[in-house]
Amino acid sequence: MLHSIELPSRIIIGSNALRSLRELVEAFGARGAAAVVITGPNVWRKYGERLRSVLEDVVELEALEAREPSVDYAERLSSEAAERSPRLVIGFGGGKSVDLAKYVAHKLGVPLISVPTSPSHDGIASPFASLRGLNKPFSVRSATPAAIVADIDIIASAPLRLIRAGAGDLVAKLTAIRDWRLAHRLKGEYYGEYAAKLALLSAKHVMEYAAEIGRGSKEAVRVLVEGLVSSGVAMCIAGSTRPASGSEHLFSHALDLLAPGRALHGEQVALGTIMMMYLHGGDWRQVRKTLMKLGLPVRARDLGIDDETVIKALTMAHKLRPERYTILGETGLTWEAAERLARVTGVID
Ligand SMILES: NC(=O)C1=CN([C@@H]2O[C@H](COP(=O)(O)OP(=O)(O)OC[C@H]3O[C@@H](n4cnc5c(N)ncnc54)[C@H](OP(=O)(O)O)[C@@H]3O)[C@@H](O)[C@H]2O)C=CC1
Ligand SMILES: O=C(CO)COP(=O)(O)O
Ligand SMILES: [Zn+2]
Repeated sequence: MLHSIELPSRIIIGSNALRSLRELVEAFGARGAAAVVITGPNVWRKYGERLRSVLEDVVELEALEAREPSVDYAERLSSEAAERSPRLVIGFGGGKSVDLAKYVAHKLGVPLISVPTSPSHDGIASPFASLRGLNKPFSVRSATPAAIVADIDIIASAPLRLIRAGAGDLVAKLTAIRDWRLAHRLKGEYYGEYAAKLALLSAKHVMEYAAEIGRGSKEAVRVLVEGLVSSGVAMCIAGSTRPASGSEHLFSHALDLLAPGRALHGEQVALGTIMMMYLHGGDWRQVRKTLMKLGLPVRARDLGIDDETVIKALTMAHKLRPERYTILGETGLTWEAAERLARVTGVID
């Protein structure tokens, strides 16, 4: 069977990396053309002028507001963007802005440059977008970023909670790849060992620097961003989010349905990782300790999520993506088993 891989052609990470955008835009043949930047109001207020000055005299820049991460809104943005006939799309912001930009670039068939300003999850570097209104609580295939520009000065200025959440999304790879291997052995699902190892490496990389990342130092944020990018590359190589998303993500997606907006994606998957590692028979205590070092909550109530919601999410998680086999099996957990799991691991008390 043929396996085709599409990867970003340029990844620029470092202090003041934003200035490289000028040269990058020229390399994409966009000099003198129109470009659309999709960005949120806070980010644009804080860094819009800087972006404009970097691209001054290079492109005709039009900023469109990333208001909400929904398909309807992404469609609206696509129509607005199409009127400008842009040569490229720039996603400048957190996950919401980058996901909307992926959709718009995909729809218009133009290259996407991902310029993340927050390291809250690995979607900043993956070809998958998570948008409401698709009847799917998980991400779907969209544009692969043609390039990623990760300016560490900007990303390190994001709220600490977003930084810690990004590390949580990487720790989650510990159980995601266990689930993938299990599905391979039990169900004969395609398993890409290289992609799995790369995703695992991104988890181990941030775990080694857990305390520093938890404090949000610039050096540690760079480690985190490198991990997020390599997890994104692992998804590009696999051609799916399989190396990055297993039962711990299903738990988080269930929480999003039951208690939307309560906690961040990375915080939720981190809690899920403790519990799924227990089910896998791995060292869940070590996972818990690492999350504490990262400054991530290890109890649901610290995220404002009550016990019943946790148990319900655990019992419904297996139904959300039936084609993706995980440790939760085909029938999932009973209420009693779910309650026991959450109590034993200290997620509820
Ligand atoms: N594609 C994928 O694989 C995945 C996608 N997601 C999606 O990603 C989104 C969540 O991403 P997330 O980044 O957490 O949230 P947002 O993109 O909503 O960003 C959160 C907040 O942080 C602000 N912000 C971002 N960067 C900075 C900065 N440097 N300084 C100050 N403020 C900043 C944003 O401002 P502003 O208002 O200007 O944007 C926003 O108010 C959701 O839509 C979720 O569904 C989640 C998991 C995986
Ligand atoms: O969050 C992701 C990877 O970290 C994407 O996973 P999903 O495909 O489950 O949305
Ligand atoms: Zn994730």
